[in-house]
Amino acid sequence: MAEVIIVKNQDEAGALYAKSVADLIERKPFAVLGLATGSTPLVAYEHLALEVRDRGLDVSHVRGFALDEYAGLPVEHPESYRSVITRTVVEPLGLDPKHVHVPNGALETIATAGADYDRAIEEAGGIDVQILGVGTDGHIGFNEPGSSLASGTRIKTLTQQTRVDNARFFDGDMNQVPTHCITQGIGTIMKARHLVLLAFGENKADAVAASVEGGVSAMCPASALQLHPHATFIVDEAAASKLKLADYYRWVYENKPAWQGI
Ligand SMILES: N[C@@H]1[C@@H](O)[C@H](O)[C@@H](COP(=O)(O)O)O[C@@H]1O
Repeated sequence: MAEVIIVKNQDEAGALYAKSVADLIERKPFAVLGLATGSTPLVAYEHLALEVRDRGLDVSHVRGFALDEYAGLPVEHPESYRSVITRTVVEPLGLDPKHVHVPNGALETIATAGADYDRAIEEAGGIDVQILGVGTDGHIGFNEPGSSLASGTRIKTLTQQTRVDNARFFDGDMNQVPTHCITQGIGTIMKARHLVLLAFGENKADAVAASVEGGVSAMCPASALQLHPHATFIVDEAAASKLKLADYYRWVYENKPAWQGI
């Protein structure tokens, strides 16, 4: 069973992630972080930046790999995931930009960019901790429902729903949202040694319930986390509202030995 931690608010979630990652960097200066975009992880990066500052951590050797990128969107575009990761992770944490990778969405090379990316992750020693958000339809990265649970990084077509959801970053106009993307596959994500999925708010409640307590199915990509040996869901009360075993998860967490971490 994946671990489910039900928190009071987003700050508590961000602090749990930040402590875990800061501890990792302390014992492993060459840590490899899996990074995600979306609004959900922002609070986690903010808390991590504070931990890094307060503990005086040296992050000059930390490597990062983002989950995904839009296809055909110039990297200089403010909403390219390269730009978003630079703004929300690289700069606030003070990471070395040359150690932080984002899949290459350039159309000319996209056919081979996925395999190159998976190789780069392997050469870096694999991802230590991958942060994840979840789409309202259960997607992780940009692996939409129906994606192979064994997939590697590759080009994918975005669903209309995801384009509607993401139109808010493109002047509210879904026609400006690219139709395609390159995303780490579910198989790639599953190779990370620790997966931390964050979800906040009522509109994530169905996706969280399906991911944690539904059957493992390509129709809900995040349900693949049930097969991972170290997956942690950190959710607020609203996102947890449809979990049948919520009281049990609370009981387990309250009785967890303090030294265990997440
Ligand atoms: N590719 C990203 C996902 O990685 C993210 O999890 C999802 C949810 O975004 P948010 O966290 O803003 O709800 O949005 C996008 O589709």
